Amino acid sequence: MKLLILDRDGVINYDSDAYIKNLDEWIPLPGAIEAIARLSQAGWTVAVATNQSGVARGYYDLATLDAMHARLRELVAVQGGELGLIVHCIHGPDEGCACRKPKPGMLEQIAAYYGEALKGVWFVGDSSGDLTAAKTVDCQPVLVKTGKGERTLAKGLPAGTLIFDDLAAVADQLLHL
Ligand SMILES: O=P(O)(O)OC[C@@H](O)[C@H]1O[C@@H](OP(=O)(O)O)[C@@H](O)[C@@H](O)[C@@H]1O
Ligand SMILES: [Mg+2]
Ligand SMILES: [Zn+2]
Repeated sequence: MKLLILDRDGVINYDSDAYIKNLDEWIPLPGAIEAIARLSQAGWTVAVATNQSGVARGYYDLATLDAMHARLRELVAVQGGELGLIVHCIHGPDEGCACRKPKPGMLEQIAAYYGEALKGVWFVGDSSGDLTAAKTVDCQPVLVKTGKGERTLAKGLPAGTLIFDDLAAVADQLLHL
């Protein structure tokens, strides 16, 4: 299976240090929806692993989060693609859950869902926690410079991290364009 796993905020949609708190604030990054559609049309399964501590913090509820993900799916479908499994961690940083990145729990959930091994699977993120989660389970860490990516780059990256300008460039690489 051609499996690709994406972080959400800062990779698929604009991120904000004030969190993405409602549907109006959830705005796709240029080329991101089309990138997912292009990949899925080429036989890739595109899944999402996203930290959403804003739920635990009381900034938005699960229904709002689900509405954002319904919108994401709808936009990809309009472009002729299909988005795969979306896994979220709605816990706060102090709850000690197994799913919050940099822990790899969400990546392992996705792998189990599809019955796939994680070794070498590209995990595309904008934050150091994304890259750490990837390394922990032998995924290929991939940084995009959108969202917090430039800040993450400035802090230094795990060995072997691939770097792209944005998700569209990741798709071009995987589609050998
Ligand atoms: O990039 P993904 O994982 O899709 O989602 C990140 C968001 O959940 C939020 O994660 C927060 O980190 P804390 O959860 O407060 O440490 C902050 O970085 C926010 O700016 C950001 O919007
Ligand atoms: Mg992110
Ligand atoms: Zn969690």
